[in-house]
Amino acid sequence: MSRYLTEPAHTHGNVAKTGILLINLGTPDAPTKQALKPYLKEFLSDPRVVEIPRAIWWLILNGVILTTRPKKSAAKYAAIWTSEGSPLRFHTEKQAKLLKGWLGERIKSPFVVDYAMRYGNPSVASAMTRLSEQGCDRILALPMYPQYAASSTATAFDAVYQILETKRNQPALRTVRHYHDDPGYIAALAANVHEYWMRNGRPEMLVMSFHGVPRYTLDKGDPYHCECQKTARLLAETLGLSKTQYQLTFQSRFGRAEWIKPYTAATLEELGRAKTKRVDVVCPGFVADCLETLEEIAMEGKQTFLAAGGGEFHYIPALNERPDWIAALGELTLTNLNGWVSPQWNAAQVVQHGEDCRARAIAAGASV
Ligand SMILES: C=CC1=C(C)c2cc3[nH]c(cc4nc(cc5[nH]c(cc1n2)c(C)c5CCC(=O)O)C(CCC(=O)O)=C4C)c(C)c3C=C
Ligand SMILES: [Fe+2]
Ligand SMILES: [Fe+2]
Repeated sequence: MSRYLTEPAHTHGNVAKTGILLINLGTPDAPTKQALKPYLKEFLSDPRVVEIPRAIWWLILNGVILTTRPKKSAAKYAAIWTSEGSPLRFHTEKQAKLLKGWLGERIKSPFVVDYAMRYGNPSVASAMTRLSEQGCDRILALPMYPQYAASSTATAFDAVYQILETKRNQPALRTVRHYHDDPGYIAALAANVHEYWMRNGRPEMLVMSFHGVPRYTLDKGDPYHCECQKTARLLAETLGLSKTQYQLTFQSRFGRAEWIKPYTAATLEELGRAKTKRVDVVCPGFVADCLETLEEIAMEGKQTFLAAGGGEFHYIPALNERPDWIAALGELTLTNLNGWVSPQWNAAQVVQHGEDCRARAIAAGASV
């Protein structure tokens, strides 16, 4: 049997169609131990996420982590689950719909916007199939991670490449590697914080908390650390903050290895012990609220800060469906679609292949 899929019969005269695929990390189907186990297994079996030798990791993952973590993680997910399901999933779905609307007002060339989760559902494979079935012969893969990390961005691309490896009739592919310093993204982040402060007043300290990664990834050349630093600096500059008014920290440490520092939890504890009157936390690396922001920061982080003696704690929500963020995402998409889409209907895109069709029919044995 061929390792390459049989494709629908090639037809002539098709208009090029662009598929824009938003990819986020993933989420379980339900906040239960049963749903967490396969989700965590898929996630933590990815060698981009845990780089220790496979045989050793297989024993730790199956012998320890998957016997204890699903229950603990399910309880955390249950605390943030909504009637619409997982916040990460529904925000990503809404972002995709809004992006479609934004682009629809600006381009006339055929396009489709869809979204996928790197782990769990809707999978990258299912989204690629949907795009293919709709005739997309050009794909833009856009991870919902402004800062590039091998454990988030590269593995999202790997999932797309794995699908393409099976295809006989491959679409053209473009990838958006990062947008950590994109002016529209930074402006939306700053406006989000600024509006929050207009409504609620200012804190003594703004903590900008990014998802962490193992320290060895920085030593091995992953640019993630630098990209977080740059986002934080640009956000602080746009807000007019001095270096004493904000701190950059890294959250969500997993496992025993050292991760990039300073850790968010340790910083919140120190700020609490120092009797800081008010701390606001914003998570610029998460463009949608999720477990890591709503539970780890807004609940656990708050508890850590208050228990250590801190005053007031505020979590500033992620960009989610903010119109300025959707516009920034739209501009970013248009830039990366350069030459693929047009604001006008372009008659030249409709190519008549009469002669080619005739040649194909002759090759197939017809007497034309
Ligand atoms: C923002 C980008 C992300 C990077 C980089 C990243 C690296 C990374 N994550 C883990 C382990 C876990 N992360 C978990 C949840 C989670 N991680 C991100 C984003 C990044 N992770 C998001 C958006 C989420 C939330 C998902 C949701 O459903 O809301 C989890 C699962 C939850 C739990 O059981 O705690 C784990 C585990 C590692 C090891 C890693 C880098 C090596
Ligand atoms: Fe993570
Ligand atoms: Fe750096």
